[in-house]
Amino acid sequence: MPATPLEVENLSAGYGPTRVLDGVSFSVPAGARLAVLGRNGMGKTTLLATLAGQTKRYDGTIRIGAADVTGMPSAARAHKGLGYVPQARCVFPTLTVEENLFVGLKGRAKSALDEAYDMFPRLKERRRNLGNQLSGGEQQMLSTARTILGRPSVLLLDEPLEGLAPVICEELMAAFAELAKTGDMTILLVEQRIQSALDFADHVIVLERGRLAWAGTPKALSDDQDAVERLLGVGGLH
Ligand SMILES: Nc1ncnc2c1ncn2[C@@H]1O[C@H](COP(=O)(O)OP(=O)(O)OP(=O)(O)O)[C@@H](O)[C@H]1O
Repeated sequence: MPATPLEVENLSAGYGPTRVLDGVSFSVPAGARLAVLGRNGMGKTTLLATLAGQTKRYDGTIRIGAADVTGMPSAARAHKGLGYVPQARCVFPTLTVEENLFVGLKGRAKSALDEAYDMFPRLKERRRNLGNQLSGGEQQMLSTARTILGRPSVLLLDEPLEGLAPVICEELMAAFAELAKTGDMTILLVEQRIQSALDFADHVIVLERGRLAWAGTPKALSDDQDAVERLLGVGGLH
């Protein structure tokens, strides 16, 4: 599937009676890389989970390309091209790396596994290891690769760098940049490592208490010291 644009309009959602997102609207052009930033607990994970159909939606619409996926269950959204790599790395602990990847093939030929191994050569080296024998970074690679094998047109990445050593973060970000270069995917990245997210992205939104508080380019955000301090709680970016 080629990359598709994502359009979110007036989205309000939460958990049961708890409203977290409040009237969020933004759009991401096909093939763009959007960084979703904000301090802890501002609703970033809830936004991605809502796009993936995993929260309670109160209001608003979500479109992937021409398809209005608002009322669709998660599986139907995946079918429409949405790939979701949640914060909790989803690895089957008692399956090998290769068996974990089989799950992502969804009917594609086994030879498609090479796409995953090209993206993360470490996974090829460890293909016979069990999921529970992997490091955090390898689990992240596996979780991402399994989603990529489904060839999503819009990819949601929730804090992929969380808890990982700097060298692994660099490896992952380089792989995401390569993926973005193909132009096959529109990518949304939630990240606490602000500089890594801004280096990767070409568009940025910042959430504050479930609302869209800022939108623009990475450069415009770096130049807006007031917004950086107020919304991200950091002294400055370069
Ligand atoms: N399952 C849940 N049930 C009820 N409230 C929840 C649930 N998950 C998250 N929340 C609440 O929703 C709000 C937003 O949380 P969310 O995880 O979306 O924020 P976040 O910006 O991703 O934070 P972080 O950067 O810490 O991951 C928080 O107040 C949180 O306590």
